[in-house]
Amino acid sequence: MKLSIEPLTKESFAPYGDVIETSGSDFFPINNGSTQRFHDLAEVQLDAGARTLVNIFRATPLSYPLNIRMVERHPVGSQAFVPLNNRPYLVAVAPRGDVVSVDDLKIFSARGDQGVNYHAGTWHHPVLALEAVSDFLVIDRGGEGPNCDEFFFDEPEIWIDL
Ligand SMILES: NC(=O)N[C@@H](O)C(=O)O
Ligand code: NI
Repeated sequence: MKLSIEPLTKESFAPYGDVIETSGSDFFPINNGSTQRFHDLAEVQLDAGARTLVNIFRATPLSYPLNIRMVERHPVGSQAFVPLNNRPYLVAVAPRGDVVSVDDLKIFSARGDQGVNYHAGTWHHPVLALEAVSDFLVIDRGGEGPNCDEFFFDEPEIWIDL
């Protein structure tokens, strides 16, 4: 089966987490009016005793058409990806739950000025850079115990084509 790709919007992504963008976001002036603060754009979720990690992921684009084999989830913490090179990328998600149905997979095309924050438990494919090696600021959970479950699809062909 071939999955369709839709543009990333706050509304369409709401079941999976937050979109981090200035477009359509409220702001208020700070620094004596020289700066616009786009405030509280995403919910950082952590379990008790965990801490927030600030990372950079340098992602190499995969080749397309891409056959999606798996998704993963972080059950006890959110994970945010903010592109640093202003390049588009893809976001593949499925709703929280213990089993993932291919029919619930959603593929979004994200602009280079949009970040995403997967809420805890949201199934997602590892980062999908496009066009060139791309850096992402990644904000996620650091702490004791496991925080990454993987789900592998039985279906042999689940294609994303550009
Ligand atoms: N494993 C890891 O840190 N990366 C994934 O969580 C991912 O979403 O890319
Ligand atoms: Ni992840």
